[in-house]
Amino acid sequence: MLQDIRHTRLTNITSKDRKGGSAADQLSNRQKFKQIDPPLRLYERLERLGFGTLRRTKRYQSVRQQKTKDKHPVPDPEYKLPLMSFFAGAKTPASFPPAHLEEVGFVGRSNVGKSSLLNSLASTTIVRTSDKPGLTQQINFFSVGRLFTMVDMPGYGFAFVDDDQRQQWRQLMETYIGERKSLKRVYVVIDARHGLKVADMDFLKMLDMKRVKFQVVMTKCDLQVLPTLARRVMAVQDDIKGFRNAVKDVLVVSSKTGAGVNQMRKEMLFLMGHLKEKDFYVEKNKQ
Ligand SMILES: Nc1nc2c(ncn2[C@@H]2O[C@H](COP(=O)(O)OP(=O)(O)OP(=O)(O)O)[C@@H](O)[C@H]2O)c(=O)[nH]1
Ligand SMILES: [Mg+2]
Repeated sequence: MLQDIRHTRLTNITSKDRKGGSAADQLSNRQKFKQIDPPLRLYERLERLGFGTLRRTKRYQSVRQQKTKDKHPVPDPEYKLPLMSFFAGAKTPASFPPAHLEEVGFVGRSNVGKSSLLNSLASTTIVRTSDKPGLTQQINFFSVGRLFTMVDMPGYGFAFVDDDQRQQWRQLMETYIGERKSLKRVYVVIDARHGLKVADMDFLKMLDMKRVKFQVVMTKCDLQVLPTLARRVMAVQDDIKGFRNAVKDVLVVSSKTGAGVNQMRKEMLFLMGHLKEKDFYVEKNKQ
C-alpha cells in the first residue's frame, strides 16, 4: 500500500527515502533542528514584531554578545487597510469574477489559518473560520477598499475530504493561479509549529513551474517560544532556497495576537503600489 505522505514533515520523508527510515533518523532531524543557531538580528526582529523576548540566561549569552547596527530602531506606524468586503465566490473557473484590481492569493494546508489571516490583516471578522479543517470550499474574493483584492482559497492536503473533491479544489486553484493575470503574489501560509510539509513543497513546485511569485507566511507563531520560532524561520528559509520564484524573506505572524500583522500589511501595501518606495525602504533600513 502507498504511504500517505500528505501530513509528513519534509525532513522526515527525505531522510526516510534516503536511508530506509528508522526512529534514529527522525531523532537526528530533531537534533539538527535544535542545532540551528539563529543570529541575534533575527531574534531582535522577532522581538520587535512582538514574539516575546530572549531570556537573560547563560544559554543565550553568546547570542547577546553579538553586535548589531541599530539597537533602537524607530517603530513603524500602524498601517490600516480600508474596509474589506466579499464580492465573489467561485467553485469553477467560469465563475471567476472579472479582475478590476490587482490580487494577492492565500493558499496553504487546511486549517493552517488562511482565513483568520485575512481577517487579521483587514481588522475584521467577515471571513468565516473554523477549528475544523476544510471550511473554505471555494475561492473567495474580497476587495480591500479600492486598493486591491485578497483571495482566500480552500486548503490542500486535507485528509478527510474524498479524493474527487480534493482533486477538484486543486484543479480550481491551479487554473486560477496559472491563468489569472491580475495575481501579483501568492502567500503560502504555513503553521509555525510544523514548518513546510511534503504537500507544501509539492504546491511550491507547481508555483515555480507556473512562474508565480510566492512568499511563505508562518502563522500561529504565538504557539511557539522565541528560540524555536527563530529556528523554524531559518529552517523554512533554507527549504525554499532552491525555488526561483520564492521571496527570500519569510513573513512571521500571529492572527491571534496580531504580532507581525502590521509588518505584513506594510509589505502588501508596498507590493500593491500603495506605499512610496522611499517610505518603505527608509523604514526597512531602520529594522
Ligand atoms: N493560536 C492561533 N490560532 C489560530 C491562528 N490563526 C488561526 N488560528 C485558529 O486555527 C483554526 C483554523 O483557522 P482558519 O483560518 O479557519 O484556517 P484555514 O486555513 O482558513 O482553514 P480551511 O479553510 O479549512 O483550509 C481556527 O480555530 C483559528 O482560530 C493564530 O495565529 N494563532
Ligand atoms: Mg479557510
